[in-house]
Amino acid sequence: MEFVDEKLYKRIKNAVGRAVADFGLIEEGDRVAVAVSGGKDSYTLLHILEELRRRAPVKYELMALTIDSGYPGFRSDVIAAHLREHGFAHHVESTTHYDIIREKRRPGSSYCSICARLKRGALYTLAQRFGCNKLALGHHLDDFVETLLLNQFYVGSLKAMAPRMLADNGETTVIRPLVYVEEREIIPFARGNRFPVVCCCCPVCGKADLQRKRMKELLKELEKENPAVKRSLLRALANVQPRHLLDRELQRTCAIP
Ligand SMILES: Nc1ncnc2c1ncn2[C@@H]1O[C@H](COP(=O)(O)OP(=O)(O)OP(=O)(O)O)[C@@H](O)[C@H]1O
Repeated sequence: MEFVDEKLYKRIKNAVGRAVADFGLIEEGDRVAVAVSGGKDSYTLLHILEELRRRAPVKYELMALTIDSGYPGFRSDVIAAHLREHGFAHHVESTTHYDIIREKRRPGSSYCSICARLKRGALYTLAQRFGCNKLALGHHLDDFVETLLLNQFYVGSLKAMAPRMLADNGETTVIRPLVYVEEREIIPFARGNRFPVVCCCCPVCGKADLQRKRMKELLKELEKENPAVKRSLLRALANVQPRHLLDRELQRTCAIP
């Protein structure tokens, strides 16, 4: 595909290529399922992985998977038409997640976390069904650092997200190739290339998780003084100093005297 803004395209492609190399995200013979929600991030991920695939010395296959959670108005047909136009293999799985959430959700529990858990389970099952050993998700750099802050501020845990991780099913490796790409690069890329973004149509769509919103605001504020603040947080995740932490298990495993 021809992308508008060649410079931006190359920057994103190079960042994805670097992540693939740094974490060994894609290997010879992989069948990679790309989870495409119809949002800007996963469209970007799929298109960039396809461009890399065409140029890569290693051979791998791609297919796109979409979960229709059953929210009225979700336009999986728009996603399917775009992917068909660009020649991607694609499967849409219709589920009854909306009904399950309405029945099972306890008052006060987070809508998004139940929905995400159900979707993730369905994606693992589908990846296996289609013979895909990898599942690529569209989380980007901002997601990593916001999650890092959220876990520190509200959970009391020093963790972000894994760029590569074996799923609970023991079969599927989850990969996040957009780890080095900032959301502010994805927004103009998706817009400029007219990716047909569709809303998930869930009852809380757009009313993003308030705590995550707070983290976004905090980072924006900090960026006024230090524009590289998010990059610095990401670097911190790759530069852990166990001696200067309080985790006793970690001290034992690192044999710190
Ligand atoms: N309905 C879905 N079908 C397939 N994959 C999904 C679906 N919803 C989410 N995903 C996958 O999980 C990732 C993270 O989901 P999240 O809901 O946080 O979306 P997001 O950050 O808004 O990204 P996007 O712009 O791709 O929707 C998505 O980028 C996508 O890879």
